Amino acid sequence: MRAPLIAGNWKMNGSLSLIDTFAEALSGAELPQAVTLALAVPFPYVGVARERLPQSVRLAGQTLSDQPSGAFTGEVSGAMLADVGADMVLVGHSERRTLFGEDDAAVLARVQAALGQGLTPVLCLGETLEERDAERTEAVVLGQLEAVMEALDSDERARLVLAYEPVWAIGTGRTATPEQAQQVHAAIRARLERYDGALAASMQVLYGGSMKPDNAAELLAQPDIDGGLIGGASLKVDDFLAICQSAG
Ligand SMILES: O=C(CO)COP(=O)(O)O
Repeated sequence: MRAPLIAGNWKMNGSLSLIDTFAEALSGAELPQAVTLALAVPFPYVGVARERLPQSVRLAGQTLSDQPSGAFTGEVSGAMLADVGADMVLVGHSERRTLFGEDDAAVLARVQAALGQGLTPVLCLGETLEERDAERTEAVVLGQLEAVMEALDSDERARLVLAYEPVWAIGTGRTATPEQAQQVHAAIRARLERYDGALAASMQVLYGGSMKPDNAAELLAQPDIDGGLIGGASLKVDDFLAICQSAG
């Protein structure tokens, strides 16, 4: 059985004071036992979030360098993230792919860098509106998936978490319907079957894209949706906690 994972992605938002707001709310919150919470906060806040948030909350970077160290001004390595208390990292978020030019090869290199440091990569997949309208959703999403999976061995594959985030639903207020999301999640799981049935059965596949308290329960009730990757609503602690509640 796959346990639900609710991960917030603060993107380039937040502050020390927001970390404190979350620390206070999360330490007193009664959340469903089965649900794991994670927060992907901006780099400067990872260490302090680790000190202030309950240990049960997993911390994630939002990206990482594909290099271990060296003269790469502005970059942050997987080892550094692990050093300050992250155990996960988002890889291939659509904003990284479109705004920062990360192609499938760059995404794969980052997944490998994360695995090399013992971090759990959350591999993000998703199609643009144009691609959906051209009925290329599954081809695009499964192509992004295979570009990584093909290069990994079975132990490495088993360490990934996937996130399906249709680009047209990110920050737009336009959510995929539960049926639309489920269809893609089922296609992802079917493709994982080709590698190995146990992998397909155990891999967590999150949905992301305008997930909010009022649509989370319906999305999370879908058989192949194992959690959420939440942007805007993860900046409001009450909304984030409400989504966590509906995952239980
Ligand atoms: O990109 C996302 C999470 O990684 C989704 O963002 P929104 O929830 O703001 O649409």
